[in-house]
Amino acid sequence: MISKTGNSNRQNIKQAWNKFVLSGKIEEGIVRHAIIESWIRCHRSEVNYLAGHEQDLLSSEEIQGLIKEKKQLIYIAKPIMKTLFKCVQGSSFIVVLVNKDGIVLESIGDPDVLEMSKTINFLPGANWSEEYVGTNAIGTALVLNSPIQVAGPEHYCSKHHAWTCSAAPIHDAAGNVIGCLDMSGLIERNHSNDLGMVVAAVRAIENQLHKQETQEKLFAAHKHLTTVLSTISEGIISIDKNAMITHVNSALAKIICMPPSDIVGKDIHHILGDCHRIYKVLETGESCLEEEIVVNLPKQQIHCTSKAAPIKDEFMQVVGAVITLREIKQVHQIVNKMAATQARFQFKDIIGESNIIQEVIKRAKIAAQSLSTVLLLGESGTGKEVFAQAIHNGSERREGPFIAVNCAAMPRELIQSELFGYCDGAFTGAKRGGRPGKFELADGGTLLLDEIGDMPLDMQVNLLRVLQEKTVIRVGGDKPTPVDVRVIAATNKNLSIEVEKGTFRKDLFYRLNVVSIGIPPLRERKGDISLLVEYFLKKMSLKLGKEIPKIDSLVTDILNSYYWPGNIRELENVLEYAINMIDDNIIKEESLPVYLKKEELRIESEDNIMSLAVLECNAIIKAMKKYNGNITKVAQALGIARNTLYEKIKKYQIKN
Ligand SMILES: Nc1ncnc2c1ncn2[C@@H]1O[C@H](COP(=O)(O)OP(=O)(O)OP(=O)(O)O)[C@@H](O)[C@H]1O
Repeated sequence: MISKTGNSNRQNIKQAWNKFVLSGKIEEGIVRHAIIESWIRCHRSEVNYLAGHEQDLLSSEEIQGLIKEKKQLIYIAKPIMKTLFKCVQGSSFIVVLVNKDGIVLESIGDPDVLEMSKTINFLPGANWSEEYVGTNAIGTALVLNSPIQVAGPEHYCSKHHAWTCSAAPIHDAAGNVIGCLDMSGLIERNHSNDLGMVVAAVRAIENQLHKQETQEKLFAAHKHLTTVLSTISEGIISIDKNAMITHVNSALAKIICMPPSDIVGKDIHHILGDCHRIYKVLETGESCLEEEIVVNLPKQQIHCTSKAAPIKDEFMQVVGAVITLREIKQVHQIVNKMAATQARFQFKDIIGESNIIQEVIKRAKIAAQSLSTVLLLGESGTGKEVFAQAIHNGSERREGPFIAVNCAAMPRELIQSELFGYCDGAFTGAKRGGRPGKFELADGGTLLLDEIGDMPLDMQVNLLRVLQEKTVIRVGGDKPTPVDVRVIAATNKNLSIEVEKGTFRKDLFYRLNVVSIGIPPLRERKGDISLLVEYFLKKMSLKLGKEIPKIDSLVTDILNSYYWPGNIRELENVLEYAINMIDDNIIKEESLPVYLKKEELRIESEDNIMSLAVLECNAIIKAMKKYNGNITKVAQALGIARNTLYEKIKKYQIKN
């Protein structure tokens, strides 16, 4: 800070000023260094020492423009200027706020001084920079970026010699000069406290400004955070160290069907019930792992996964926690995507123009609209799963999960837990926290129970219970969880016969057989073979990056006359085999698997009397398909020894 000028040497300073403005010479040791330097700058800038630059005031529009620009500064500075002025009121003072260029924005003063200030253009819109009006507290403080008092003849312009001014620059939080505050009065008054008062006022203005900037930054950060939180599909709850809810995102409000205003301010246990895990997070400062919980709300129960992480301050003290909740339905959609069981097929993807398949599609479309259980009947490879997917996608549940379970492929001892899930500690090796079963995973969507005819008898009763009660009880648990699942069952067995044999429960059969749809075997819709061939060849060529191959007419005949025990899946396999065999992009007879080349093996129809060899070969092929090439099972089914079966497979060149 530059020191104040005493009154005693004012005469000497006046003389020094005279000498400087007339001759440019400096009287050593009389005038403060900062003032001399300012005079030199003014001299170089050719400031008129008698009058200062003749200055035009800015127009009122221009002033309004500047005021608008510095709205925030003025808003904060004005009350402080008033307080400052009150301290000197009645002593002929004026308090002035200027922008960083020295242009007066606001002034408050005693009426007599305000009147006098007009004579020196000390008014809003006037430029009080050094280069305009010479050395003065405002202009010089702005050049020096430091508070300064300029008294009487220290002013470069003689017109200002009757005044003493004290000014200090105002900075923003980054340290940039954004303006200057000045207090001026006639020289004969006591000015010993002026500069200190101005500096204090400027500090107050700066503090307010910084506080406001911090508040704005905090507000922007808060806005940013709440916007981010609102886009997250997981429910998020933040709590303070006393477990009081301080914030929830919109997803949370949606999950628990309550407006945020009903949640914020409550203790977390009002929402989540048993919260010992969360209290532990607050106590220990350690996150807890994801766990399944049931949130009991007044009108419903919500099944969620939840985890919690502590919030710590800069001293690593726990000040709260963030809890995330995800509805199991949502988790299932993710699991579902990961498990790639998403239903891909729609009715429009089902290839086939024959009347018979079109009739089936029509029935399936009607079934899709209903809520009933659907039973799909058809030989292996006819497209039962394709139809199940199309029904799901054609129903109102299309946004929900589609889960397919092959009842024949599941180990007997796992069926129960796979379908209904299990609780924590249900059996040795059970996953911590338990695991939902396929029914829970399919909640809100469709569950395909494929090969239902192979479900063990003792399991069938449990399935019936779930279908009737629409709740599942996990293995090791006793609490029923409601599930909203549309079941589609599929089988290649004749369930009526299985019921008669006593291997399938009658009551379950009736429960499943509400809407049954028979999918015809390929040999009953041979008209669709060419369409299917075209579709598969195109699909495979695209996948292999090859040209779509042409088909020899003999091959077309063979494909059209074959019995197709493995249906569409077999046709698909045959074409894949062929496409890999060709080298000139034409599928010829030799590109087909050996068993198809045998003319006599292909023909089996009502009108044809077939040789026993043909019947035998077809029976073996069928059995091989059915039992996935399991020689023991095929031999058993055909009632022949395994060795005999091997011989016949060799004889007819049947591929597995
Ligand atoms: N109409 C169709 N259009 C296109 N591809 C089909 C069609 N029907 C079936 N497919 C294809 O045929 C194959 C067998 O279909 P899918 O698995 O649905 O038969 P499935 O009757 O469920 O067989 P399984 O009883 O052995 O489980 C699949 O690769 C499927 O993509």
